[in-house]
Amino acid sequence: MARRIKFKSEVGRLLDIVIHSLYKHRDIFLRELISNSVDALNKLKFKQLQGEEIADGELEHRIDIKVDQNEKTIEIIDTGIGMTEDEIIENLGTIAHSGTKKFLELLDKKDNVTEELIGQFGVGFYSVFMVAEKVEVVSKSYLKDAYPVKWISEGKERFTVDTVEGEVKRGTSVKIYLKEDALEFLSESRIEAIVDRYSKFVPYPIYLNGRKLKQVKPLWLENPNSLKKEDYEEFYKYLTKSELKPLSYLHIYSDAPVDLKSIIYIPPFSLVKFGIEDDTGIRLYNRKVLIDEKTEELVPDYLRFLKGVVDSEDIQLNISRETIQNDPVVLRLKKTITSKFIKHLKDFLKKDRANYNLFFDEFGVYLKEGIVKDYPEKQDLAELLLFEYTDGNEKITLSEYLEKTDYKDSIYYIVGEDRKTIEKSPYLEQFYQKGVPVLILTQVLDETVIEHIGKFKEAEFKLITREDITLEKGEKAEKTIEEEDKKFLEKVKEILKDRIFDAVISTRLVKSPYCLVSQKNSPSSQMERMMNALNKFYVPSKKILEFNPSHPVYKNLKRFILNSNDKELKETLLNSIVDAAELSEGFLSDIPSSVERYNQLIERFLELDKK
Ligand SMILES: Nc1ncnc2c1ncn2[C@@H]1O[C@H](COP(=O)(O)OP(=O)(O)OP(=O)(O)O)[C@@H](O)[C@H]1O
Repeated sequence: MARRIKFKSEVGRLLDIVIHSLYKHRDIFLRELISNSVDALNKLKFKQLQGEEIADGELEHRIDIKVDQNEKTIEIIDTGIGMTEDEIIENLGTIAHSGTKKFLELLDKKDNVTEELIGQFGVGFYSVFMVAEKVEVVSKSYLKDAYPVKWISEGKERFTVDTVEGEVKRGTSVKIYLKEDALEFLSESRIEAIVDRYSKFVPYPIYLNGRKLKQVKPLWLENPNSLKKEDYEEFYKYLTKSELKPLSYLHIYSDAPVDLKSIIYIPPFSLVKFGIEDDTGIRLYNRKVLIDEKTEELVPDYLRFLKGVVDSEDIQLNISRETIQNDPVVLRLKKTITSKFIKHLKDFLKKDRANYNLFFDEFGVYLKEGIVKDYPEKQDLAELLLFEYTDGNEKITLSEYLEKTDYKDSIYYIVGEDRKTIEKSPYLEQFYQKGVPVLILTQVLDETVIEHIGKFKEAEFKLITREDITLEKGEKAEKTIEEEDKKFLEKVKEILKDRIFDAVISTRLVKSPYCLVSQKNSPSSQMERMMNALNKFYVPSKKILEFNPSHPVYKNLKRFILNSNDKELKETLLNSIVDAAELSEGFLSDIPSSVERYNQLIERFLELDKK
């Protein structure tokens, strides 16, 4: 007896979107149906290899497309795993697929949603209603005692499920009664072109009205020397069901020490950035048998943005989610893939800098994560990082930095919120004067990354806002301090004891009269502010106030501090100096008090003028 069942409300919504032409290309419906057939055949093959009992075991694994001009129908038939009555109601009546749910969420967000991004999802089976007036699905499960079922829908509120009379073999057929405006799909050459475009890598034969269509061998099993860039790009589109091109790819083709045939792709952008989990990852095969659709264990966590296929005949077919993580073959594959991929990135960096820059902008943060999490290959990852620096607008690697400096044992860096403020800061004066480049870090994470790298090729990282950073060598690095200077510095320290840790004579300043520097080993001011924001009990360490002894302000200030009896003015003046030094770092710790001090100074100046 036929049953009429209502679609779940979310399906209703999806159908509405699909029917009102979500896609630019309506022909995508065929890709989606063939892809479902491939999934069904993959699942069946897997069950067979595991020795399960299968109905109609002798059937060839294949996909048939039948076009009927009189009926105005297209039928897609597979000999896959099939569906039972319960399964067909569940699978075609609700949105089980998490990717499709995410797709709906994405539509809710609206901003940033581009046609391309939508294309990344594929709304699966329901896309058939872009071209169908009515759809009839007949399916028979692989289970021995399953009976065939028929599902019919016109893409409206309800669908019908019924049993089928007569003999039906295992698998699924989807019959589409085309809409009047979609009759173009009755053309065989059109269908052939669509299969060629979207489905030529399908690992099962596809027949069109009984004629076998031309297909391509799984690309990863081909010798890389026989393949062109376009082949890899086509395969990427097939894998990701998108129209995008990868940023880069790597083909690994080796038999020993472990059998490994793999194509790994760097996608053009990160879906995660849009708050969406990516459904395509790395597929695991054993001699073309799909074992897992998205295997996270084949690359370290920080390379989770990669896509592609890995095929190895050393993998056990009965490997499960639980055992995969500690499987010795998987671990060996992971090690090989990781080291080959890192080598690939080094080549990518050397040979195609423009695209590498794009890669780094998009995925550099993942490499940094690998360093911060102390993966064994972190020194290799460090070689792949790009940094902004003072002498140019393009970003450079740490090796390139070392080539540009005469101080080979040090990699100088400065941390700040924006490049403009940093470039004008007093800490850089001596570096500009001596032509020594300094890395500019504008992301808080970068400072942590540097700490985790530790040393790079014998060079130490030096934060230039810390004390004792001088480019002077030998005698010049020694500060000659007269008795009078000592007295002045003592006085300054006494007056500012709540705000500074020490007051000293500087060897780093060229043009500026003074600056604040951090104590040895303490984090940058940016890092301290972040720590303070996260934990209000974190007390930032006090700074050291450095004076430039050859600046005219210094001599006059010294005279005034040592000789004047105006205690209040001395306090206001010195505190304002600290305020100004803070400002040149791009930050003021206590805005109301400093404004008050500036106003006091203005008042005093105007009084002087009156006299
Ligand atoms: N030819 C088929 N054979 C067996 N089961 C099928 C077939 N077509 C669809 N299904 C079942 O219906 C479900 C829903 O299909 P649908 O195409 O909407 O989503 P999906 O294939 O899971 O995801 P997507 O196509 O978005 O990757 C499938 O997961 C599958 O269980």
